[in-house]
Order: sequence, then structure tokens, then C-alpha cells
Amino acid sequence: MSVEIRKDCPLDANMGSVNHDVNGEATEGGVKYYTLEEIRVHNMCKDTWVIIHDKVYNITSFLEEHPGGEEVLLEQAGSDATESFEDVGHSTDAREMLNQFYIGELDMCDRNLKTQEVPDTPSGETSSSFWTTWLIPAIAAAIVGLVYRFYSF
Ligand code: HEM
Repeated sequence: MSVEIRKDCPLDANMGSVNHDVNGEATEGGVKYYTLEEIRVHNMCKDTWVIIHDKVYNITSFLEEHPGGEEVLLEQAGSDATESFEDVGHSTDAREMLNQFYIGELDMCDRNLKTQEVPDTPSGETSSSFWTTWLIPAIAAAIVGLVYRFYSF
């Protein structure tokens, strides 16, 4: 079996023995790794996958049983549901339930992509916040000062 290294992902090279099985899915020590692209297509009621804490779950059979309703799950289908899952404050039982639906792990490179997609300071914001925070108030203060001096003489 040949070992394929994703050229866009230097991490694959660091992961050791990442193999690709007959379906082209990456496996390491029996664990399957799915890319965001592969997960995204499982976004319908007959085929629903979600990511929670970098783990991938096939929750198709759970949709109708979910106490919170299937709509909320379908909204997250094919994407990362970690935030909404945590926002609800699910019980330990609910967390243990997840194990039944576990099918694999999110690809290491896509974990990085997710963090890169949410930068602390989006580009462009630094310069615009400089204007609104400092320069505009400074100019306004200078004008008020000049007007005050003009009228006080
Ligand atoms: C995919 C794995 C999920 C499992 C196994 C799961 C399981 C459960 C369970 C067992 C409950 C009953 C309360 C509890 O024990 O905490 C529950 C409630 C609830 N879940 Fe989930 N849940 C999942 C995902 C989600 C997601 C992604 C959302 C939000 C988008 C969500 C929204 C809710 C809501 C709103 C309730 C409260 C229902 C109520 O109190 O009326 N759940 N869930």
C-alpha cells in the first residue's frame, strides 16, 4: 500500500504512518481521519455527520431521538458543532452517548485550518481601530481646543 502525503499539509509528514485505505480515507493505527471537505457533504437528514472537539460523529440514527430536536442537529450537519454542543451544557450522559456515534477524527491539517480561520485580530481591523480609537478623537479635541481659544480672546 502506498503512503500518500498531502502536499498542502506538512503535518501529515509528522504524523508518522498515515495510510490511505481503498476508499482513499486516511487511517493511522486503525483510526480514520476525515477532512472538512469529506465531512461537509454529510449534511442531510439521511446522512448527518458532525464534528465535536475534533472528533467526527455519524448521528444519522440519533436525529429523531435527540431530546433537543432534530432541527438543531441538522443546522450543524456537516460542520463543527462543538460550540453549539457546549453552549447547551449537555449532561455527562449526553457526552457518553457520543461514543456510540464516533466514526473517526478530524484531519490534523483541518484542525489547524479552523484555528487559522478565526484570527484574534482580523487583518485590516488594526488600522481601522487606530483611526477610531486615537486619531479621530485627537482631531476632535484639537478642533474643540481651537474653537475655545478663538472665543475666549
Ligand atoms: C451530536 C451529539 C449530541 C448528543 C449525543 C446530544 C444529546 C442530548 C441529550 C441526551 C439531551 C438531554 C439533556 C442532557 O442530557 O444534556 C440533549 C438536549 C439538548 N440538546 Fe443535544 N445532543 C447532541 C448535539 C446537540 C447539538 C449540536 C445541539 C445544538 C445545536 C443540541 C441541542 C440540545 C438542546 C437545545 C437540548 C435541550 C433540550 C431541552 O432541554 O428541552 N444538542 N441533547
